[in-house]
Amino acid sequence: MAPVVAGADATPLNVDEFEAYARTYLPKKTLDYYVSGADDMVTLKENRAAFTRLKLMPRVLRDVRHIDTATTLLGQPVATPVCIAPSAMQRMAHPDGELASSAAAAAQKTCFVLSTISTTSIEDVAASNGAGLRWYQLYIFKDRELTRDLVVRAEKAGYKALVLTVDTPILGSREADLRNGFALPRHLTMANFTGGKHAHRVNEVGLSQYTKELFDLNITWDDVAWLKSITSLPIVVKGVLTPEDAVLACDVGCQGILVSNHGARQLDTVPATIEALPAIVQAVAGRAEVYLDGGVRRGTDAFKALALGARAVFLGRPTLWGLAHSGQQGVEDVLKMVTSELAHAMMFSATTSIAEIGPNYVRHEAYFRSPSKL
Ligand SMILES: Cc1cc2nc3c(=O)[nH]c(=O)nc-3n(C[C@H](O)[C@H](O)[C@H](O)COP(=O)(O)O)c2cc1C
Ligand SMILES: O=C(O)C(=O)c1ccccc1
Repeated sequence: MAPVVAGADATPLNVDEFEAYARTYLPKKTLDYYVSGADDMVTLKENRAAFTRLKLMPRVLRDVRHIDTATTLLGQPVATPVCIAPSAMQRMAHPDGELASSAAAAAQKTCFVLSTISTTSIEDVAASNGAGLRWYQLYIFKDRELTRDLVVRAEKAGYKALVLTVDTPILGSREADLRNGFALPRHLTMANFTGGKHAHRVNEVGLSQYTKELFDLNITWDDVAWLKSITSLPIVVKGVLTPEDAVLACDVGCQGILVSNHGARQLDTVPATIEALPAIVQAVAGRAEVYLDGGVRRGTDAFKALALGARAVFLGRPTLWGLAHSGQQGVEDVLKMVTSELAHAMMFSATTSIAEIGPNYVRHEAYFRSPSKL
């Protein structure tokens, strides 16, 4: 008998089926840009494989009539700890781009992070997302006045935190993009940089040349202190993979740490984020909130990250697949699916609130081979 496999046009039941749809219908250059990791994509596979190596340890016989996925992020309430990571140039996936994904996040009462490299402006996203929780992802440019201007705009437009990405002095080498000569399609613009001297164009030059010309290689912890001095918004540092840097981030006053390897798009062969997480949680010791992104595709992945101390998880590619499928509706469906899978994992584990999900609910598979040694 033939195996039962959903075709790309069947209604997606999970994130992988949204991805199958996107792989069928997105133009090759766009798809390659979205799917690629750096170099040999070792870390790209690891981000998924490491979740599989963790096994769930459910408890039973407790009242599971009411499962509550609500939590707070830096004091702001959200209905689910499944949030949207910043990803660049979303109008390549769907004409509504960031407007659709930010509106989807608002409808599902979760947090949307807008990329600096967006095809919709800071202000237009604010308008479409209404009262929803929004954070702004910042890159520090050589031009510090330009950087300051972005911070001021984000603050004025009601974004509730700055997510400072620190793993991108240059762009990682994504070989498919180099082969394709990938650049932003002509009909789209870098929406935050359209006026006068701030006009940035990446329609002619590729992304790596763009970052080489404009991003600052000399960013240090002093610049994080500078950022703190020019804004009252809390700062979340994105792209930390070691406990040493997590401690420095706390010392300089960051209120959040997003454990991320940029979806395996920067330095290849770094560990999976779920494996980097525990040491960071331990080192931070409650001084900051810790979040994770990278390879989260199922509610069980989210559950494992929460069990190991993440306060929330962020989806990168999955929301792009939802966007490519059906705009705002597709992104909402992706958020709903992963959240409902998380609620199922909670029910099966007899944890009815996010706060109850602790390290006892996961074990590394190695434990089952030699339990006495672990
Ligand atoms: C197409 C694409 C564009 C991205 N653009 C940005 C960006 O502009 N700024 C940033 O901080 N991270 C960016 N990221 C990284 C994501 O924020 C996130 O770390 C990563 O996608 C999470 O992994 P996942 O895709 O496996 O969920 C991008 C990721 C992808 C896939
Ligand atoms: O593609 C990316 O992952 C990304 O973060 C980025 C950074 C600078 C310019 C364009 C995209």
